[in-house]
Amino acid sequence: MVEIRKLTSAFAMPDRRVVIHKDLDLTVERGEVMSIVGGSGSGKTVLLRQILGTETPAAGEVRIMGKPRESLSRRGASSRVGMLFQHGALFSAFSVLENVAFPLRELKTLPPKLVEEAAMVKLQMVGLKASDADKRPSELSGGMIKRAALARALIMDPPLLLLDEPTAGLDPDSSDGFVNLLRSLHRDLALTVIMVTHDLDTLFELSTRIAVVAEQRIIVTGSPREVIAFQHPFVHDFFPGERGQRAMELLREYPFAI
Ligand SMILES: Nc1ncnc2c1ncn2[C@@H]1O[C@H](COP(=O)(O)OP(=O)(O)OP(=O)(O)O)[C@@H](O)[C@H]1O
Repeated sequence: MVEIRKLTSAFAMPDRRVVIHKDLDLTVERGEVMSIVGGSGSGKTVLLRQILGTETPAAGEVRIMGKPRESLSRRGASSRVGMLFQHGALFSAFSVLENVAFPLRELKTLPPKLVEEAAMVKLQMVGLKASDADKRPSELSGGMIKRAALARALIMDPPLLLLDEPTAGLDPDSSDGFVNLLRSLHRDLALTVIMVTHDLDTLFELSTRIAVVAEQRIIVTGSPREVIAFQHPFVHDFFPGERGQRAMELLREYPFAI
C-alpha cells in the first residue's frame, strides 16, 4: 500500500537547514494497522504529511499503491488517502455536514444533492446522528469532533487512512468508543491504517505492527512484542518499568496485537 524509500525531509530555517528524516525506509502492507511511535519532534507527523502529500521530500520516494506520490492528481490522491488530523481541523464556520462533504464538493464531479447524501451516509457510519448534521463544530464534544473529522477523512472512500493521535484529548470512555469504531471500520471497509499515537491502550488495541522513528529513520518495525524486545534507548524509555508491564498485560488482553 505504501513504500517509502530513502526519504529525506528537511526544513530551511533562517540560519540553517534542519534535517528531520534521512534515508528513511518503510513499507506498509495492505490491511495493516501500522503505528508509528517516536520521541517528541522525531518527525512522526511530518512522515504522515509526506504520505498525504502536503510535504514534499527533499530526497527519496513515497509510493502509494505502486504510484509515486507526486505523480498523483488531487483527485487521485484524495481517493487513495484520507487523514484524520490531530485536532480534527474542522472549519468552524461550516456545519458538520458541510465539513464532511467538503473534499467531495471541491472536486465538483457530483451534483450537490448527491454530495450531501454521501456525507450523510458517512456521518451515520461514524456514529453521528442526522440531527448533528447542522451543528457547528463549537457545539460538538471532543469525541464528536473526532468522529466528524473521521467522516470527512473517509468521504472519498480511500483505502488508506492516516490517523494523527486519534484518541488524544478524549476521556477514557470516548477514547474506548473511538478505538472500537476505528477497529470496526478497519475491518468492515478493509482499510489500511497508519497511525501516530502516544497512547498505549490505543497502540496495543489497534496495531498489527509498530514502527519506531529515531535517529532520523525507522530503527525497527515489528509486532508489538518484537518492538518491546528491541534494544534501543527510546524503546526502553517508551516502555519502561510499569509502562512496559502494562504493555505486556495489554498484549495478553489483546491477542490480536501479538
Ligand atoms: N513546516 C515546518 N517548518 C519547519 N519545521 C518544521 C515544520 N514542520 C515540522 N517541523 C519540525 O520538524 C520536527 C518534527 O515535527 P513533527 O511534528 O513531525 O514531530 P512529531 O514526531 O510528530 O512530534 P510530537 O510527538 O511532539 O507531535 C519538529 O522539530 C518540528 O518543529
